[in-house]
Amino acid sequence: MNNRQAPNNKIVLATKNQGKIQEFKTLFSGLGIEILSLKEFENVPEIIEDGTSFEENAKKKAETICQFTRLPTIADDSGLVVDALAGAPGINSARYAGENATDEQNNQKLLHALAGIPKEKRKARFVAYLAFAVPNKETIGVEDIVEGYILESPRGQRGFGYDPLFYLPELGKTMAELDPEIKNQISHRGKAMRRLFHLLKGEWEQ
Ligand SMILES: O=c1nc[nH]c2c1ncn2[C@H]1C[C@H](O)[C@@H](COP(=O)(O)OP(=O)(O)OP(=O)(O)O)O1
Ligand SMILES: [Mg+2]
Repeated sequence: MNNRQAPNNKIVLATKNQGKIQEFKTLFSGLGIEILSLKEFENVPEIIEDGTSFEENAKKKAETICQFTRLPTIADDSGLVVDALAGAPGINSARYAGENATDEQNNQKLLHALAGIPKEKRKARFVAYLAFAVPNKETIGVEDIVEGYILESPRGQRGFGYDPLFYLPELGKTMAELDPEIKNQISHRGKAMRRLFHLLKGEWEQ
């Protein structure tokens, strides 16, 4: 049996973010793999996201939780990169308005930071780095992005995080106005997960 095969078809998702958990459950549905999030474990070690890149933080999350659970573990480190803000909030997206900031507070801070900046200069991208850690193996990772613009006020009720401010010109909608399946088709996270499936497919089929 290959080391990266999922024992008992369980994979741990190293996050407590309910929005991410929901999206990953949809991405894995029908594959016969059970996704366990950190909500299903007790005494989970605290992970300080002190890396200097999405990759470093994702690998730290995946490896810490893999050591703790001894199960194959996926971690997602993601965020919003805004050109007019020199790449901010970037890897600090979750903590943009403070350590325990709500999505609402982060969105407000983003709107203030971009006040007065015209539409064509509000270009941004979501980035997701997914790290996959297995006991005694080198961690692998993939990254993907989706490009859009930051609106001047929120639109839509779905999704999470910065979704209500993130406008997709091709669709004429914000991320928060998309059906969850459509978001997974076009999102940074959905695209990165399909890359990871592709990478692992060969190994799981051996
Ligand atoms: O599809 C998305 N739609 C909207 N916003 C998003 C998305 N993807 C990431 N984001 C934002 C939310 C959060 O402000 C930050 C992720 O921060 P990040 O540290 O990776 O996640 P987190 O702290 O919420 O959960 P955890 O670290 O336990 O996985 O980027
Ligand atoms: Mg985080």
